[in-house]
Amino acid sequence: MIIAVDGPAASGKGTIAKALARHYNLPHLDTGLLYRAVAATVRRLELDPTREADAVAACDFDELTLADPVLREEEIGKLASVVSAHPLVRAALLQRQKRFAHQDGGAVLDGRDIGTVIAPDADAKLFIRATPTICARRRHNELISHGASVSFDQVLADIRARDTRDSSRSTAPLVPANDAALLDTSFLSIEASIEKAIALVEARRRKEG
Ligand SMILES: Nc1ncnc2c1ncn2[C@@H]1O[C@H](COP(=O)(O)OP(=O)(O)O)[C@@H](O)[C@H]1O
Ligand SMILES: Nc1ccn([C@@H]2O[C@H](COP(=O)(O)OP(=O)(O)O)[C@@H](O)[C@H]2O)c(=O)n1
Repeated sequence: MIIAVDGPAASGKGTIAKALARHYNLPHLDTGLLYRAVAATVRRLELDPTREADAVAACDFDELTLADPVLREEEIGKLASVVSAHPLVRAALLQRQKRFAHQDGGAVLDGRDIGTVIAPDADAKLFIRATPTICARRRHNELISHGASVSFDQVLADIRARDTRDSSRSTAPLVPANDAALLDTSFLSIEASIEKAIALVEARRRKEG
């Protein structure tokens, strides 16, 4: 079974995708980490994220980068959103994600274009959302708990700018697939949102079967 989980920044898609992977005993890929690794490599090599050729060169990143705590920085999230808008960057990371999604036994992937581009054939597609203020509050708490000093207003502005850029790019924009089930987690606890996500996947499976 392939499960696609998409949604804007800090909506809770990673939390839900990890929980679904545990529940169904499937491997999980956080595809945002790939774009964050490109961004971190661009920054380390002092390349220009707005130049497509520079960003493509950074797609050949060292695998160890994927475990680097710098990937969590909001600055890296912002840079990831800049590099991810280049069509050739998306093309360079495409096969890796498609292979992961279509491995024997299935997988859970979360990102922006899983249900639309990486696995349009997914058995279940969820589009997670929450209000920008709630997403920003969650991300702010997360950043503070990891020792960052950043204001709530800055996080909210960053998230809004990133979601706007991700939704308006021409290649693989952040948009729900036509057949995605929408899950608004604004007023749901983590536990409740996971329960709801499992129920939505089960409903899709029953419909397919
Ligand atoms: N329903 C929820 N209620 C409260 N906090 C949540 C909820 N879902 C996720 N979180 C928290 O919000 C932060 C962002 O969640 P995450 O799953 O990483 O979002 P995303 O993958 O969409 O960026 C994390 O600290 C997570 O623990
Ligand atoms: N499948 C994906 C995943 C991430 N991304 C890009 O990578 C950035 C960081 O993604 P992420 O999932 O790590 O971000 P958060 O939602 O965790 O804040 C996003 O803002 C997108 O620009 C993408 O374009 N396509």
